Amino acid sequence: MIKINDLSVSYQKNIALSHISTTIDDGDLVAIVGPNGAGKSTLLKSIMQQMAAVSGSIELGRLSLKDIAYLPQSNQIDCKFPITVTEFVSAGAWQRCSFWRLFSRHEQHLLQQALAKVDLEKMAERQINQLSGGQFQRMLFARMLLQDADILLLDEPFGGIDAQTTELLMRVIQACQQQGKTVIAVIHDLALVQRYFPTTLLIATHLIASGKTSDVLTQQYLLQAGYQHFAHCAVHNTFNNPFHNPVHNTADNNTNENAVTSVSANIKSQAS
Ligand SMILES: Nc1ncnc2c1ncn2[C@@H]1O[C@H](COP(=O)(O)OP(=O)(O)OP(=O)(O)O)[C@@H](O)[C@H]1O
Repeated sequence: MIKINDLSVSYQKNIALSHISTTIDDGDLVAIVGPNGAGKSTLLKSIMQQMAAVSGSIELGRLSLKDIAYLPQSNQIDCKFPITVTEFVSAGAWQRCSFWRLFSRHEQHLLQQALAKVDLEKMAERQINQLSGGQFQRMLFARMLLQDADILLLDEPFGGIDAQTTELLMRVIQACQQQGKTVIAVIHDLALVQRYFPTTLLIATHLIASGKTSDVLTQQYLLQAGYQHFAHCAVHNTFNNPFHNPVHNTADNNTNENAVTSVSANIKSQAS
């Protein structure tokens, strides 16, 4: 269990997180949601101990930092470094293998498995600066899979990638959760959140709501968070991709989808 106790974090005088308290259960699949500047990345960085708390604390229970795999936003990664996909992904095994030692046959096997899961086997020898955005993101996932950590922290893992790659990576995430890993992801696409994430943490510097996604993604909490972007999407019905569309999807009509659909309907009725 990850326990966040009254956490406040700031950049000099700029308060990024204020008095956040919540718990994340082992094996949960959690979306962190909030508008730009809400403190989502700061929260992940705080769990990674990359940011010092002004006050409060984060407890990892029986786990420690070495049990966490952190996937930062891809624009924060130097993709000009002259290495191949295989070399980049191999770094995921650093805790098990010495830097200078050759990979064991077992590690080679795990590496191939990780590449296969994200459909990158054919690109194994390509330089990383020759990858498209979606291929680069798949490579980051392969490295994370090889690390085999208990907790996965993903910062906007689907930023700028197409629906097909998003679907592939979402299945990878679900498989990780089924293996018992805890997955915490910053997600901007609320349709994706309500469809795939059972638990949501909604923040806007403060904690707005946390818990079951259908209880958190309500009109009241979203407006409280200042979620203008979501309101805009709902009013203009831009959730029109079949993969991302909760409103038009009748085949998979679960309670989470009903919650966002009703928010969408409420906002629409206010606008008309
Ligand atoms: N290095 C920094 N120095 C000063 N302020 C910062 C720094 N990084 C972030 N901030 C500020 O801290 C607040 C939280 O930033 P953070 O990146 O955590 O938000 P976010 O919710 O991840 O935003 P986004 O959705 O835009 O990625 C913002 O007001 C931001 O401007």
